[in-house]
Amino acid sequence: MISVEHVSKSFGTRQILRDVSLSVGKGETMVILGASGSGKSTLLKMIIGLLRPDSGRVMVNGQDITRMNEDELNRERIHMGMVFQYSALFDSMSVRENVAFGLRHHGHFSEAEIDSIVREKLHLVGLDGTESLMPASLSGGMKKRVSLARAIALNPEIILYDEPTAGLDPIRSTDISALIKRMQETMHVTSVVVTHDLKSAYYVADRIAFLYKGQFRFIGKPEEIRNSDDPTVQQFIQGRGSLTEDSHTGGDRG
Ligand SMILES: Nc1ncnc2c1ncn2[C@@H]1O[C@H](COP(=O)(O)OP(=O)(O)OP(=O)(O)O)[C@@H](O)[C@H]1O
Repeated sequence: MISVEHVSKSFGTRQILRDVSLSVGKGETMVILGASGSGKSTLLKMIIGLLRPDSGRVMVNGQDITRMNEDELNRERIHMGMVFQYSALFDSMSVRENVAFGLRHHGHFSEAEIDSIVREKLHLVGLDGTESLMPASLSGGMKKRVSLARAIALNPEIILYDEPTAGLDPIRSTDISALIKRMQETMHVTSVVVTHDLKSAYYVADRIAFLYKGQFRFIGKPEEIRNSDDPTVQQFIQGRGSLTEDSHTGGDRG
C-alpha cells in the first residue's frame, strides 16, 4: 500500500534521511518512533507528497508520489487523510465547516449529504452535536478529534497521524489511541502514526519503525521492540526517548 524506497533527504548540509526504506501493508498500522528532529515528520510529509526526497521514491497504491504534479497529487490525496500535529483546524470556521472542508473541495456533495457525513464522522469520534462550536472553545483533545473527523470525511484508505497525542493528558491520549485503533477496525484503513508516545505506540501499532540517525534502526512488532537487545533501542524505549537528535547532528531545534 505504502512503500518508501531508498529515500534520502537533506536540508542544506544536514542529511536527515539516509537511504531509508519502509513498507506498510494494506490495513496495517505502522508507528514511527524516533527522537525529536530524527526526521519522522519529514518522512510523513513525503508520503503525502508535501516534500520530495532528494533520491529514492515513495509508492502509494502502486503509484509513484514523488513524480506527480500538483493536480495528480491532489487526486491521490483524496485517498489520504492527515491528522496534523496541533490539529491545524481553521479557527475562523465552525466544527461543521472544518469537517466539511475536504468534502467541499474534492467532492460534489449536496448540503444534505455534507450534513449527514459531518454528523456521521463526528459521531465516530464521539463529538455528537458539536457542529456549531468554534475551535477556540474546544479542549485539545476535542480539537484532535475534530481533526480526525476531518481527515476521515472522504473515507480515506490511508490515514497519516503526526503526533496525535502530543499535548494531551494521559486520559485524552488513551482516548485518541482508542480512536486510532477503532479507525483501523471499522474502516480498515492503512495508517502511519508518528509519535513520541510509547504507550500509544504499543497500543495501536501492528509494527513499529524506530528512526535513528537518519536510518531505521529497528522495524518489527511491538513485542519485538520491547525485547530488542539493541542498546540504542532499549535506551530509547526505556524513557530516554525524548532526547533530541538535533544535539547529535548540530541542528537548531529541540
Ligand atoms: N523545511 C525545512 N527546512 C530546513 N530544515 C528542516 C525543514 N523541515 C525539517 N527540518 C529539520 O529536519 C530535522 C527533522 O525534522 P522533522 O520535523 O522531520 O523531525 P521529527 O522527527 O518529526 O521531530 P519532532 O519529533 O520534533 O517533530 C529537524 O532538525 C528540522 O529542524
